[in-house]
Amino acid sequence: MQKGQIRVHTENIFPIIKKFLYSEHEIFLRELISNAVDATQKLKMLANSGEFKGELGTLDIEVKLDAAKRTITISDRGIGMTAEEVDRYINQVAFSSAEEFLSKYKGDGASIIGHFGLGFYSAFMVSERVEIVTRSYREGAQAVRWVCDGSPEFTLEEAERPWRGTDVILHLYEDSLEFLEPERIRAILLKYCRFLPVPIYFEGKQINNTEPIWIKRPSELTSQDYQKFYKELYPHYDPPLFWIHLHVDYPFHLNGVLYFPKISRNFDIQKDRISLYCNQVFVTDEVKDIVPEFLMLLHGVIDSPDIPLNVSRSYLQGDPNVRKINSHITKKVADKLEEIFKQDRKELEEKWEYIGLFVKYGMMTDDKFRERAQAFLLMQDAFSTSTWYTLAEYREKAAPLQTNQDQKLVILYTTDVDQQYSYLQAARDRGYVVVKLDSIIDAAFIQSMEEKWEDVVFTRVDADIPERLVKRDESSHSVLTAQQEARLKELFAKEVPNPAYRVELKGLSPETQPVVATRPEMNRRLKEMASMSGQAASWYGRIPDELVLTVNTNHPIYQQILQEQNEEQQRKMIRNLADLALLSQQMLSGEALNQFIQRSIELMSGIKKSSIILPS
Ligand SMILES: Nc1ncnc2c1ncn2[C@@H]1O[C@H](COP(=O)(O)OP(=O)(O)OP(=O)(O)O)[C@@H](O)[C@H]1O
Repeated sequence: MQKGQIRVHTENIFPIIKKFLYSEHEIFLRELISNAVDATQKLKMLANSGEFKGELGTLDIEVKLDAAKRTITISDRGIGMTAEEVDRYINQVAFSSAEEFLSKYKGDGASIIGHFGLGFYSAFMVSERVEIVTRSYREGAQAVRWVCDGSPEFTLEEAERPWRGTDVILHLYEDSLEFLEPERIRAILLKYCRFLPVPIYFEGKQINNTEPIWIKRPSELTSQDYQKFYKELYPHYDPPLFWIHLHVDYPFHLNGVLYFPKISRNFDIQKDRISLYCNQVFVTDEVKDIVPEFLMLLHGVIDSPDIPLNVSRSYLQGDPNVRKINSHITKKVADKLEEIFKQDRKELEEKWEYIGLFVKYGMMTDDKFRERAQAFLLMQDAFSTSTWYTLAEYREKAAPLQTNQDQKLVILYTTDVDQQYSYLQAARDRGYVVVKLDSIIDAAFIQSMEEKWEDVVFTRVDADIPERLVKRDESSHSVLTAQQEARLKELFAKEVPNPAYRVELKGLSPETQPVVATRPEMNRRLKEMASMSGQAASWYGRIPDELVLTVNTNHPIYQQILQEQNEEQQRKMIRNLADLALLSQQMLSGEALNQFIQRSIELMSGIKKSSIILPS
């Protein structure tokens, strides 16, 4: 038996390893299984090249637990090692790489993605003693046993092992006995090893899919294959809307499949749904910095051996490969959406409810994407659910009537067709094109696009009286005399005393309603944004709901009201006109609504409630 000392610079590297990445102890299993997979793949390569002529036999990897002995054993049928190789690869290579790794990242554990590189020695995070029993694939090789108890001393001796391959036996620390629980091991295996290329068995069952679809060519796959794989990854989600198969060889290697999930309208978005793999080994699902922010809403898998895994976050952001991956993925997503738009616009329209969220979010956060996406951004007509416009189409249709005095295109929108119906109708009567922008993201999207698109403004249909939705220098003419207007003003001032309601007189078309209540765009947006960002209590949140009541002096009803001799009757009519306008803005409720109903009955019947005599 050979005894020896591993050359150490820091006497006690093992306690450091044990403490290191305390929360990530479970990765020992990933590291050891990766080694077993490597050893198996190497053997396959040797067989392919003819260097290994023996029987390959089964190449499965097995993980076994022994509660009585407190051990975990990882067995492979790979190339194995001779005594000399154990000395070279385990005592020297593995050790020095572990040491180098630690010296680089000491104290910076949390910032390491993937933590690759610790390798074999991660076994000492959970084991007081590690045994390797291995036999090389070479003909007539002698099996050997290496044992190390966590001190720099090891023993290496001849052993019995009738077949080729390696067993790594971990004798667990008292405080690591959780890893004897089968459920815990199964969960770790599923997390990290689910798509490794060599069959892995645990408790008699294979736990991995050795041929995940991202390693195949798109031409070999059917849409069912993609759907099936999605189900495998996210069993609880609705089927995806569509997917993008990424396949890059230059200037970096990357394969992957990204899915557009069906996200419900209330935006219950879960980020971190894309998993990053390195040669089929799971690394992390924190893909921030690798995938553009807006695409974090996607689901799926990215596999790249070229993403630096054991470096800190800040380094990753500056890494040129990572930046290239980022823009490549953005481009691919834009390509795919454009392809659907060109080839199957109907499909895009049908799925816009979900896809619109990604597109809009992407346009707000990524300039390159916005430039591409404005060609296929869709807006639905407020009156016709089957009519959709791109920005260019909207412009073509609406520009003649909806270009304002600053030469900007006014995009008129509604957030609620039913609620804003009378305003919509009024806009339509003027020949305006109104679109529906009613998703959760639209308020922010509108704000952002107004900043980016210099020649576009968005205006909600109830933001102003129809004549002024598209601002132009046009003077209006009123049929009332100055005296009549003064009287009307006085009546409204008495009947609508709320200081947040601004009453103004304007000569509009006689067909326009007598009073139009509008909510100025800016006031409304500020309040909406305050409530969306949870700042309802802030200054913006506290500004009152501004309401403008525009009195249409050209409506014939005012001739009638001004002639009315009975002042009470006159005031009731004014009050009712104001209430009707408030009603159209859903701002009449409770006591005021009740009074309105009562007043209306009185006006219609000429009978006052107080004068009704009840039957005795
Ligand atoms: N199951 C095994 N079968 C054969 N050789 C092995 C096995 N496990 C480890 N080795 C040898 O020991 C070496 C060191 O392993 P270690 O895991 O520390 O580093 P690595 O696999 O080279 O790199 P990484 O840091 O990516 O894990 C391997 O390169 C390999 O030669």
